[in-house]
Amino acid sequence: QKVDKVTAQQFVDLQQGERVYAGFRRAHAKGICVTGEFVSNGRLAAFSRATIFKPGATPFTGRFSIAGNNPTAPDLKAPVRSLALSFVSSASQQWRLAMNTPPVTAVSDPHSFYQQLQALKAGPEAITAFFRAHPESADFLAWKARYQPTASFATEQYHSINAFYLVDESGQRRAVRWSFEPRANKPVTQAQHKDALHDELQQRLAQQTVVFDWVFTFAGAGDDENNPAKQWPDNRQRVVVGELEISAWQPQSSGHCHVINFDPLVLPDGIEPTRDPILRARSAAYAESYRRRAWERLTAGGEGAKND
Ligand code: HEM
Repeated sequence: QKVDKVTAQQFVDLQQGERVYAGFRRAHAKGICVTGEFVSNGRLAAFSRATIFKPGATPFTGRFSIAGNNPTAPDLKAPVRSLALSFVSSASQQWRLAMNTPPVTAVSDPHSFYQQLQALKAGPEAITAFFRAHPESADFLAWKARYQPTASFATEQYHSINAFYLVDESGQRRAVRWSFEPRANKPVTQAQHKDALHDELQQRLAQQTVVFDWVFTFAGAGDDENNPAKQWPDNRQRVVVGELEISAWQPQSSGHCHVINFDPLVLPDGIEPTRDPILRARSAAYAESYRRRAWERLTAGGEGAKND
């Protein structure tokens, strides 16, 4: 199927599939709410005027999740794990971030991303043919070949994938990507069951906080900030900007994260979006998914279907 300009509705129709789980996200449906604070060390304040990067702590609501449309899927079968965060520094300064375990996407435009999702649904032969036809997937495939999924949300790395601009006090912009790098290096359980990652996190948080370093990587000359499929070289400048400390969890059905749309274009002063077309497509699709699930929750699944 050739789709020249994929709409948010088409994306969400494809992602939700035949079976609609009313009231849940159409992608990354299974997750768990977390809360805690980010403690900034002040090292990014010279590059971004965002309040959150001044020295000190900012609380957040977040969500760990696994990719897919099914809110009861087996944790360890999902190819991608995710971390989303929402910071509210003041009434006018909010930041929503949604990160995944791969450092890059397989493709750099929404149309190809849509075709990749179609190929994934069609099966192994279709996806092999898709990657053969898309040489730009090389960096993603190299990551996939070396990636070893762990038995814990707390021991994974989560990446912005898309680049953004930091804007300093004088208005100067610098392109960056970021990642959250785990301090923990081994799971507290080795469970294999359906909710293994969720249970491991709950057991871990009963004993200790879960800590990640927040690391920014600056684009170098020749790095295209509008192409999320291309890995930047390892020697780029990196700045560790502070610690993300997760201290508590809540079930997603009753926790605050369930009603948040982690739209990656909700940005505070001091952070700006690049022209990466995947970023725009994400924002539109998240809004459409949010529109559907919010309506279904309001109408308890009944009338909700009529709103699709
Ligand atoms: C065109 C490409 C993409 C599309 C169409 C898409 C679509 C979606 C949709 C519809 C949702 C559910 C939103 C909601 O109801 O709140 C979602 C969730 C999510 N997406 Fe994407 N996505 C794309 C690319 C990406 C990329 C590149 C990343 C990682 C950087 C990512 C990370 C996430 C995460 C972490 C969530 C879950 C957020 C949460 O916990 O609520 N997505 N995506």
